[in-house]
Amino acid sequence: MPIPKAELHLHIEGTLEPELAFALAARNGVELPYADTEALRKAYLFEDLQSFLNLYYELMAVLRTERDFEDLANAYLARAAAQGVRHAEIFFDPQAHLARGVDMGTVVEGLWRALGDSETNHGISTRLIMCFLRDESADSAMETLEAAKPYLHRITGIGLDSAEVGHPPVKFREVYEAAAALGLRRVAHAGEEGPPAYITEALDVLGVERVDHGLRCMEDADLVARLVRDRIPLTLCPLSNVRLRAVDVLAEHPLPAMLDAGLLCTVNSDDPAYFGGYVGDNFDAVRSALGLSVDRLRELARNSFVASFLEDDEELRARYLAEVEAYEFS
Ligand code: HPA
Ligand SMILES: [Zn+2]
Repeated sequence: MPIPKAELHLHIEGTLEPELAFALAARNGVELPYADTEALRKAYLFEDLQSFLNLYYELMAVLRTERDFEDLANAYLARAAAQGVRHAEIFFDPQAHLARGVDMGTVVEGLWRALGDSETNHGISTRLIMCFLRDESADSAMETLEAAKPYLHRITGIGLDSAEVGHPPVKFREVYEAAAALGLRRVAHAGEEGPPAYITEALDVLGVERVDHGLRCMEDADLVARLVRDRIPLTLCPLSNVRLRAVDVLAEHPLPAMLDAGLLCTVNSDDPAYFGGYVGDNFDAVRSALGLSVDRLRELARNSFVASFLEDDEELRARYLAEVEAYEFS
């Protein structure tokens, strides 16, 4: 059994495997512009973040009903459980669905049909994080927060994703303030393709408690010192970084240097159906490509629970942390 871990950077729409995409397309009478799963898989060669996002948004056309979102989430949870995931904080992109005429209730209640029973069915505790698309307007983000108000009992926090460069965190100051006033936790993608200044701005202006990716912090020594001092977690996604060309090859990933610097790093899968693996695959890949010791792997697993939003259930967090310490590597 793989080491117990939490997954903190996972876009549920990015878990849509080609087989499920075609099954849902058939169920909903949606035409996909690919002959079959093999032809679709051939499209999974990305130049950068935007070239991935184009396909990611295109394939979402098959997600229409509560049952579709339920099936999507159950498929992810089953795969994650097999790779040692015990807790998952799951992103979703409501604007991408609202724009297609799928309402907030369908998305949230559909996901909840899987998440509500996940501890029983998959042995995974879950939280939901609603992301705003940063290449959409600030007004659109605020309208989305408004549309989510009837569902806030299901939503733990907010995030910020999609095309990063040219859409700095400050654009979303007001909606983050409004979300904080509603008691929502705050994270944001920053420093994936965007500069280190976006990470600083996400901390200063948006008040984020955790940074998604944060890879480019390594270009700013003062920022690294601050992230270490304030124990700000980073949710790294190594296989994603290779597929979207944020790093050339996995062997050159800065994860070891980041751990050596004392950063609170976690390893996650981002969009596992597109990037060649789930979170356990990411652990295995960094272990072999970067030669991480078992102590480092245990540290990554421990960090995932430390960085999780389990403040509402410290007993559960303590149980997971004890499982990490008791784990014996083979
Ligand atoms: O890796 C990502 N980066 C930004 N936005 C995203 N939306 C889904 N995946 C990603
Ligand atoms: Zn992401």
